[in-house]
Amino acid sequence: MSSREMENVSKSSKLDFKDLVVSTKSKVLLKNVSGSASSGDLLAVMGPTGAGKTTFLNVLAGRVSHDSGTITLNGSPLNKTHRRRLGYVLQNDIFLSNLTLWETLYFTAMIRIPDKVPKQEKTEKIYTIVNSLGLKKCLHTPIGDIFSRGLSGGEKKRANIACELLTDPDLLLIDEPTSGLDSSTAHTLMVQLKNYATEYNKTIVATIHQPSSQVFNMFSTLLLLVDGEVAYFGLANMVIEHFASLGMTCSQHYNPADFLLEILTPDLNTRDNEGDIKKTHSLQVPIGQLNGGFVTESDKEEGKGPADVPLTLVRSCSDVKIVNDSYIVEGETTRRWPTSLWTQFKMLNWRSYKQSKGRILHTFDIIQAAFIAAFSGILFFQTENSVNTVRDRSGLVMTSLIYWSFQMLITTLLGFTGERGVVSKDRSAGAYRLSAYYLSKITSEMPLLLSVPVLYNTAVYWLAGLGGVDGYFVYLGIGILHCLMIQSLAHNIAVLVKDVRLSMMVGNVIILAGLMLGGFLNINPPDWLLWVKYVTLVHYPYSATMTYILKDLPDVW
Ligand SMILES: Nc1ncnc2c1ncn2[C@@H]1O[C@H](COP(=O)(O)OP(=O)(O)OP(=O)(O)O)[C@@H](O)[C@H]1O
Repeated sequence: MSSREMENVSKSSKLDFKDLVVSTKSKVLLKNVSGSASSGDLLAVMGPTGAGKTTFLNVLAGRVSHDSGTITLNGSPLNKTHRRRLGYVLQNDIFLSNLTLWETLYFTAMIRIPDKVPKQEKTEKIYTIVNSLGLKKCLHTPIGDIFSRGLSGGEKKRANIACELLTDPDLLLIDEPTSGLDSSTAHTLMVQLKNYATEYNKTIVATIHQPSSQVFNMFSTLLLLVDGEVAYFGLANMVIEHFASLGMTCSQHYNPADFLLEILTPDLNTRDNEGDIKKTHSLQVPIGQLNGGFVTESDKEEGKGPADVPLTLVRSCSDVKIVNDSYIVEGETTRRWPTSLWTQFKMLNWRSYKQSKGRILHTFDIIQAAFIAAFSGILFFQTENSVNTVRDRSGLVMTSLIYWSFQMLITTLLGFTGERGVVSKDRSAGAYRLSAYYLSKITSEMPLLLSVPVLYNTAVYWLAGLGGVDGYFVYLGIGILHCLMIQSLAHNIAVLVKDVRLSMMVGNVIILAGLMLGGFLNINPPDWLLWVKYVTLVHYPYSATMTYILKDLPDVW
């Protein structure tokens, strides 16, 4: 990442975390984790699986609250304003699957880089980052998901990093940047991240599983966690020496990362007296007593060991020349959102339309609607307008209402579920207001959601000969209102019920109960349930449509 214009050199800063404790009801996830990272550093967090690495990053990012301990930036507690200058690349790559990589980056740039930055500068920034992360060849590839192929795992990981780099964060947290990458790509990526940290004076904290020796040698500082406890914190290039001083020697030419993980990974073959698996390590020293490391070269020369030196890094920040204070200027840091409500609404509308188009106007759904419309047309073709056909026409209207009730419910619920993770990620990054998202969701999806029902109702109305032109508009209008009611019911269910299967179940029960108690399938419900029909979503559309269709048959009434 050598392009001068790509990032701005950040002000020097020092992040300290001291005695962090995180626990759940049943388990302590982090136990007195302490350390620090200065701008320009690449702090690697290593440890066996389940050691608490992700929990630690979540705490720094403010996504998980800590029971005790402090996190400070240049001595003052890390607050929301500081966290706005923080980028967090999650372990899972959460994206909207139908957007291309370019569209994803474009959206991020437009919504997370302040409005005052010209559009051209934002797009140039995208190209610079894409080039430096080797993503140029897949710029117009859809992100994809388990149903439709798109970016590879490694490309998604780099896309995730690219999105965060766009915002030019001072502190970048990355969970497993190299997972899913081949060793050469992993090495290149780590070189890029290291250069980014040193050239632009950024602080990078990355959890990493099994780095190669070359990658390991790039780390400035190392935090080793085991079962939530610090096994080592200090300069990465002194960890081997430190463990050697404790009697654990790494052979020459052996990957230091492998050596560390081997001695720190619990030996699951050990069983206690009852025969249950016991968690033990092949360490000769309890984890708590391993804590700390040599901090600087001079400490080492002075013969200071882990117990003698405070857990601070002595990298001098004052020698870093500050070009400018990145995109954030005085006053900007206190603003809640990087962009205006209008920009948020416009961009969310754009993204939602792109994501939802393929899902809502799916070929199968169109074929299904065409088939049902054709079948209804054949069955009820030019039904005579007489008392004898009232039941037929009532059946046709009811079939349409039932069909669109379930269709709208499923389409809306699935749309919400697919986006929940992305919205939660965006909102954690402080990207936009929830109101902007909700408004844009409704306005972008409405034309898509209504287009097929409009065509369906048009075909059915004229094929079945339900009336004239005025009746057609009434029929269509009621159909549209019914779809909108179901859409808002689905929105409410989706907000209240996170589990998609449960939300479908709740929606199905509400609609079916509405059909049974709507006052036309069962006309003699128990007295105490008579009121329910007035709150069902099908009672009014059905009654209104039938009233209009049968208005010329006074005998019916
Ligand atoms: N909400 C929770 N309730 C109970 N236990 C939890 C919770 N969240 C995490 N854990 C447990 O805390 C431990 C640390 O989890 P964490 O995800 O931080 O580990 P990790 O070091 O990042 O693991 P990996 O390398 O496999 O990603 C794990 O044993 C996990 O099962």
